Amino acid sequence: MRIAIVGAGVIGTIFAYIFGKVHDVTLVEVVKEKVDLYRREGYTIIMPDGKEVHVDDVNITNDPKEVGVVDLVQISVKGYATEAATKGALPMIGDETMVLSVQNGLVHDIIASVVGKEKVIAGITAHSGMPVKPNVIRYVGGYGPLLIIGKYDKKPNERFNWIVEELKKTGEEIVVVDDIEPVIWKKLVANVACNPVAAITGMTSVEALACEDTKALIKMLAEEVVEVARAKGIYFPEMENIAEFVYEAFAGTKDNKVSMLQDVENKRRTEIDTLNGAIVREGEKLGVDVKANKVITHIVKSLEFMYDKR
Ligand SMILES: NC(=O)C1=CN([C@@H]2O[C@H](COP(=O)(O)OP(=O)(O)OC[C@H]3O[C@@H](n4cnc5c(N)ncnc54)[C@H](OP(=O)(O)O)[C@@H]3O)[C@@H](O)[C@H]2O)C=CC1
Ligand SMILES: CC(C)(CO)C(=O)C(=O)O
Repeated sequence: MRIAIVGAGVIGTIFAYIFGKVHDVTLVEVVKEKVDLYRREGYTIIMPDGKEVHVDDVNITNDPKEVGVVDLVQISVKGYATEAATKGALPMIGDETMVLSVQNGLVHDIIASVVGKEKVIAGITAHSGMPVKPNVIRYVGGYGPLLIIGKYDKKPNERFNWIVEELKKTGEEIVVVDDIEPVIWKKLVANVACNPVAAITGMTSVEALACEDTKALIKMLAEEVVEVARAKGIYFPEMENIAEFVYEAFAGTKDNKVSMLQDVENKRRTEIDTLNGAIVREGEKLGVDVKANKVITHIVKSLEFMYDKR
């Protein structure tokens, strides 16, 4: 199967390595220096057991037209770049192409608005990693399947089934569900409740969960997500005791820094718009009180505003 992965970042590179064992994979990256670096030196993945795998001879380009139409495009950029990345990918998307995303946050409607809902394979990954150097990535590993996915329009067809079978040839655990929304929202609630709290306090989960005030803030954010989910008709059992669920999810990150804290510390734009910002937009549309998420969105955006001013 021919696959193009847009965004040669942490997840894009890890997935290129995994899919590339079986399939013909091309990375598409906007940053020209990164394309040159990957072409010149390849990339290294530090595997969960500490072994280093080096990949030379990387298929990577900044020109999607060079790639042509593929079977599967994976959008693997930060939430705020989703629309630009999907529009940029259009030369690789033909009648039969499907578009996969395991990005965090509410991004699948953005992708669907560009390519059509019937082409979108939405989902999450339980795998993660972090950058070490521009072409060295630490693959933290998986706390569950590589992919939990579903056809976003809930209408699986032969093409979708074929792509799933091809992906399974990697030997990775790939779970297919009929309705992907609850899966996305279950991960979303953890990211929305924990990431900005870590980002503004500088706390790891160990520190945050030792503080009753921080836990109260996490709970408020999570409860608003649940109200929005209910208003949208989305249900997953953990909604019944959401605070306990998000505390446990956060505890799972141990003393690692969540991505939004890493972003703020490195003065990088955060994913606040497709996480808490998206909850605010959805909540306001549906008449749900989302004040806590609105306040924390303003705080994180204020931090971003100050990046180049100090
Ligand atoms: N890292 C992780 O462990 C996990 C991440 N995720 C999610 O996956 C998504 C990607 O995260 P991650 O891999 O960490 O992010 P990274 O920032 O490491 O990678 C994104 C890459 O895409 C590039 N990019 C930006 N815009 C475009 C574009 N239009 N076309 C091509 N490339 C582009 C970026 O360049 P530049 O840096 O110049 O912007 C960067 O190299 C996020 O939604 C994240 O929340 C989900 C699970 C785990
Ligand atoms: C699951 C978790 C917390 C992993 O670090 C994450 O998604 C993030 O950091 O944004």
